[in-house]
Amino acid sequence: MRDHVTLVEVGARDGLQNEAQTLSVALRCELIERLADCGLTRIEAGSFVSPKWVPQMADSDAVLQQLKARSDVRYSVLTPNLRGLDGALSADAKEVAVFTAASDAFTQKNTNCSVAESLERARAVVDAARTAGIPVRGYVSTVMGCPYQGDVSIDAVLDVSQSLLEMGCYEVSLGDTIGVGTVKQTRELIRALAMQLPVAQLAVHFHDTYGQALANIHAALELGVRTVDSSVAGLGGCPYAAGASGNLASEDVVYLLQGLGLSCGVDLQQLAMTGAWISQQLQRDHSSKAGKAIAAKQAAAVRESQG
Ligand SMILES: CC(C)(COP(=O)([O-])OP(=O)([O-])OC[C@H]1O[C@@H](n2cnc3c(N)ncnc32)[C@H](O)[C@@H]1OP(=O)([O-])[O-])[C@@H](O)C(=O)NCCC(=O)NCCSC(=O)C[C@@](C)(O)CC(=O)[O-]
Repeated sequence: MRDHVTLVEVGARDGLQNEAQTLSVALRCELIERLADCGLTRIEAGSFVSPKWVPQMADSDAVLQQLKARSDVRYSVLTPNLRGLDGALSADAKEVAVFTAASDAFTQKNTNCSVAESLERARAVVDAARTAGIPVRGYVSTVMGCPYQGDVSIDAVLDVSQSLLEMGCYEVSLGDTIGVGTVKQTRELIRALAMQLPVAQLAVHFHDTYGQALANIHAALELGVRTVDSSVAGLGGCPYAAGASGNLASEDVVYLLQGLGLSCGVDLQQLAMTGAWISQQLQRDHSSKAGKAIAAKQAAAVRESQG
């Protein structure tokens, strides 16, 4: 349906993996359940990576096992290698994601291997996951620029995206990892990819470091993209880029979609309350403009009703 946009909520994974404070399994589950209650149908719940590298995502197996099964919600987890996939399957994961980048320098820092090696690892994971009947999403980081290498060519993004789709990923999420992309770049990238790949298999994943993510998402929507990643309250950042912000806040994306007359099935009021709640738990500033405005309005209404 062209008027429907699917949101992939990454706050409990991309967001929390970059927060200074590591949340307990109980709080991570509560966040995910609250997000599902808001109407989000695709939610990243954790990752099966080395806890030495990303301690915030340790015990993702316990998170998956403690979540209520819901027929209308797909929970996904990141699996960088076969060991990660084994862990995810043992925890009864129903969907996994592999990840690489369009830049060797970034891939080396992120996963200790080259892009080519990361694609080999991804292929092994995709083959085994598909044998187990599990769908796999693919991520490409640094599509608009790399913190180490600088510029990243559209051809490099195309090559990696093509490889992920050819090996069997059902969708590729294009990550502006350090939030440097602009509308012009977004248009050029999506136009070029859409000439070679089905646009229905492309998702966008914008971090908001330079405040361009909302404009970039709008540009991608205008070119037919209908899957958007976002993070409640704008949780997160990027450990490999000083000053990088988290993904654009889900509340801001929902407000944008409502204004455009595009449906996403998410209750914005409830999402704003969830964003305010998790920001309080993490004792961090709420990064969503729409979320803050709605929460302030809700608080004023409560004060008024109490006389
Ligand atoms: C990928 C590895 C594991 C390779 O790490 P490595 O050092 O190359 O691999 P290794 O096989 O030599 O293993 C090193 C250690 O990790 C362990 N290990 C090995 N595999 C696993 C596993 N699956 N689960 C748990 N532990 C594992 C392994 O047992 C060993 O433990 P040690 O002997 O030191 O005690 C490592 O580099 C790693 O965990 N990196 C973390 C990557 C990560 O999580 N990055 C963030 C997610 S990607 C992202 O955020 C971008 C995205 C998707 O959001 C899009 C965007 O915004 O751009």
